[in-house]
Amino acid sequence: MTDLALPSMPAPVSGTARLWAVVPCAGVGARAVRAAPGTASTPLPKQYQTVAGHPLVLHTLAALGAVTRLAGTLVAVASGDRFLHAYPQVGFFVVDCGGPTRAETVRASLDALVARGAQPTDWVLVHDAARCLVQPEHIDALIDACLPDAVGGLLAHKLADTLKTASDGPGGVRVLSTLDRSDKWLAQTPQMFRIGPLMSALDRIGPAATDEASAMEAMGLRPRLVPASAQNFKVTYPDDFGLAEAVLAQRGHGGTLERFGHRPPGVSSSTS
Ligand SMILES: Nc1ccn([C@@H]2O[C@H](COP(=O)(O)OP(=O)(O)OP(=O)(O)O)[C@@H](O)[C@H]2O)c(=O)n1
Ligand SMILES: C[C@](O)(CO)[C@H](O)COP(=O)(O)O
Repeated sequence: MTDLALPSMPAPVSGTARLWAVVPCAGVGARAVRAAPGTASTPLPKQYQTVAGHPLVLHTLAALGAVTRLAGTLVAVASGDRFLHAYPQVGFFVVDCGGPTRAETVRASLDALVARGAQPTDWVLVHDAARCLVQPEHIDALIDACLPDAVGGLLAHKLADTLKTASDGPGGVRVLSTLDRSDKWLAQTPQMFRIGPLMSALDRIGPAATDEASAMEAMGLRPRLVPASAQNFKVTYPDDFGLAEAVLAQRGHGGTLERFGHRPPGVSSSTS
């Protein structure tokens, strides 16, 4: 396991829980590939594809970097992945502790944080590398809501569409039923919990858990939902890159990323 740009970890203020971010960045992005039938392409994982002139994950890290209450951000990449080593000057550290599933990547990241001085009573905000449109003000809202909370919580978006169950058969995919959507939310990230309880919850639920909240729920706890925005979607399918690009363009994004020393091709260092 190698570290990149490991900063000196800030010492805890006596009696004060610190806040850390963990960014699972070890997926392959299989659903993001629009491969022609019969082709065997091995494209760059989605988190490293260029969106609005920069690798997607750098937009994610810029948003986290704007949250001043975070003591540090650990980016968990796959074994041998050196992509982020091209950005040694930035304010995060990279550990190649990626596992076969997202839950395993997150669990290993928590061990890596603790090995570097984080306390089980500290908070961790787990945020998908692939959610590059998260906004610092939503992360701050999550922190404000969770700090006084006994359990923790997550950003989420109330379902806007009518929700169907379906099954696939000889006549194609057909509706089985329409569900009551009044109590349905889409889970997003960051998801913020205390490190120690989250470790225990992930150990209990196992590697198939798709988010941290479900692990806490399996412990009988009820994480808090903090409303965010539909814009905080996870880049998952091929069309999502264009959507992300459009949102970033509308926000006039790019300037925040100048501090990573990274510019779109053809843009000189004197321009922003
Ligand atoms: N073994 C894994 C799988 C996923 N992730 C990360 O978890 C986040 C959310 O997962 P998802 O969108 O499902 O990413 P992928 O697993 O890469 O996508 P796919 O399922 O389409 O292959 C991503 O930032 C991804 O890099 C990870 O760190 N380790
Ligand atoms: C954590 C998550 O982004 C919340 O919506 C989601 O569960 C990740 O799921 P995936 O199956 O790894 O895409």
